[in-house]
Amino acid sequence: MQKDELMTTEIEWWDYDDAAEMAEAVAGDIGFVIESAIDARGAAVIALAGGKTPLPIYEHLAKAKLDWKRVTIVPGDERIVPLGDPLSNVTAIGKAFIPKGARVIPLVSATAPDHKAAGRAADALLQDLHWPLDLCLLGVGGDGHAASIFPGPDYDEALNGPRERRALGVMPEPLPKEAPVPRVTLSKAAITSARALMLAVTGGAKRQVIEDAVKEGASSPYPIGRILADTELPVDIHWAP
Ligand SMILES: O=C(O)[C@H](O)[C@@H](O)[C@H](O)[C@H](O)COP(=O)(O)O
Repeated sequence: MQKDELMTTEIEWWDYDDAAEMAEAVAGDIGFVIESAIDARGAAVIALAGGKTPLPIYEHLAKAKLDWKRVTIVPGDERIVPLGDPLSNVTAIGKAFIPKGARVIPLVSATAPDHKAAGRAADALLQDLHWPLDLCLLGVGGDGHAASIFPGPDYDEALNGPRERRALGVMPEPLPKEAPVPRVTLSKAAITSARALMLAVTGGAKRQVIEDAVKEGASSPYPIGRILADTELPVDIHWAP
């Protein structure tokens, strides 16, 4: 593992030889954040990324000896699909952490009539948690999206909505190939308010997108650029080929 030159003072890249090495290191970092929050406050509330890249991280993290019943986990975003669906982020996260005793909260319930209503319901549910989040782990798509903040009709609301709006429904345009469904996502404000923000990504193409996004800053066409431009705390970007 090698720590790169800072691109800005706020962003640190952590490079690993492979995804397995990254998974172990990121799981260690998340475990440390959880422990510190439990020490400080008796509980931890974290948002974990959907998608496939972080699954090996979750496998490692679930083996950590933590006081799991004090840990609340929400997905940073959710595809609007039934629980148990292969696209369901909370289903994958729940498989790893429910057996440990963590509280894993679905963002989407079966009853929401449309993505806007689903977003409002998720936002109401999140009001009951302790804020800000102790940690938000993000993945990044090859198109530069993070959580489910995508270009489309809901883009401005996701980026620039009222600070107290923590989640909203989105209809990406175009719908992403790997999961072509409407979503519920944490807002940029909810993500950037987290006490710790980490990205975990693999592959040269995503690295290039993130490097471009960081250079472009607040005028970036990439959602991840808009998010990173708005964080006040240092961000760790974990990367493996
Ligand atoms: O639910 C989602 O779609 C995500 O949370 C999303 O932001 C994800 O992190 C990226 O799409 C990368 O996904 P992969 O890790 O599968 O490439």
